[in-house]
Amino acid sequence: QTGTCPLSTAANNHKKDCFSNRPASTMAQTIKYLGQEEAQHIDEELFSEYGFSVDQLMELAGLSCATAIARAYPLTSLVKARPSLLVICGPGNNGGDGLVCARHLKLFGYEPTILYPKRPNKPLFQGLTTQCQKMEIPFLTEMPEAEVIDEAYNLVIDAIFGFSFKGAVREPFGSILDVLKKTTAPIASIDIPSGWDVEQGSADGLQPDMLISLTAPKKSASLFRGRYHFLGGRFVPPGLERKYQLNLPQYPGLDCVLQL
Ligand SMILES: NC(=O)C1=CN([C@@H]2O[C@H](COP(=O)(O)OP(=O)(O)OC[C@H]3O[C@@H](n4cnc5c(N)ncnc54)[C@H](O)[C@@H]3O)[C@@H](O)[C@H]2O)[C@@H](O)CC1
Ligand SMILES: [K+]
Repeated sequence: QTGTCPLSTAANNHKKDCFSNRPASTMAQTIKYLGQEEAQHIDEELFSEYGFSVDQLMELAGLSCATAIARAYPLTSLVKARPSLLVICGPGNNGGDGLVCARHLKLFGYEPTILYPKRPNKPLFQGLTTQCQKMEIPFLTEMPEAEVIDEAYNLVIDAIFGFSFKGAVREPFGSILDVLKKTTAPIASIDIPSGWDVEQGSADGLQPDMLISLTAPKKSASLFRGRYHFLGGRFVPPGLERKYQLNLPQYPGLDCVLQL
């Protein structure tokens, strides 16, 4: 054993646990990393068996993302004169999380700008878009060049694809990801670094500085090499956690996020 941590022979991320008041039995468990199908099953069950609605969980997921981002990149730490952020939203629920996250970040004092090139024709996404517009968040009509992003934004929030991404990236998102690979501005990815295979990752893909895993990390998160890995989505009922043996760590106090 090393240091003062009685559990340091277990996974090294348990070191932090030694400073919490959790019972040793829960500290020894390792959080589960989900496969793609498993993540989709959990998602479906939350709606069918557990009675949640999509907009409910999306609000909690997006709020978790905004909270984690504000923890990792506090307003006082930003390098640009303005607290500018670029939020890129994809065509599914990961994009919806991005819209919610942008709205909360605006309320937290940041200045988000949104790129939302493929908008589903559904009331949920139309509502989220209207809410952002009414929050006076600007929308871009096209993806800026990499140099422009580096000049203008402190951080890029990647809400393009989540756990339903499959196959080769289709346009316009292929070109958008190519630009993101050239940027030096840090990237915070929601749930999965976009373009990564949900289980296998991507050797030549995005290398985000931050990953916010929602509900539980997906298998590819074990390949994440950035500085900040947070867990968000503090809404999992105990029966669902038991069924899938998620072994979720205990969120500290009243927080909706946890740094892994
Ligand atoms: N179960 C959960 O814990 C929750 C999940 N949420 C979010 O929902 C996400 C999953 O959402 P969805 O199932 O809608 O899926 P995604 O948002 O992962 O992506 C689906 C969309 O991407 C498109 N797409 C897939 N592969 C593509 C490719 N190769 N090229 C171009 N387009 C492609 C699909 O046509 C579809 O429009 C999660 O990752 C998470 O961010 C949250 O909103 C709520 C809670
Ligand atoms: K993403």
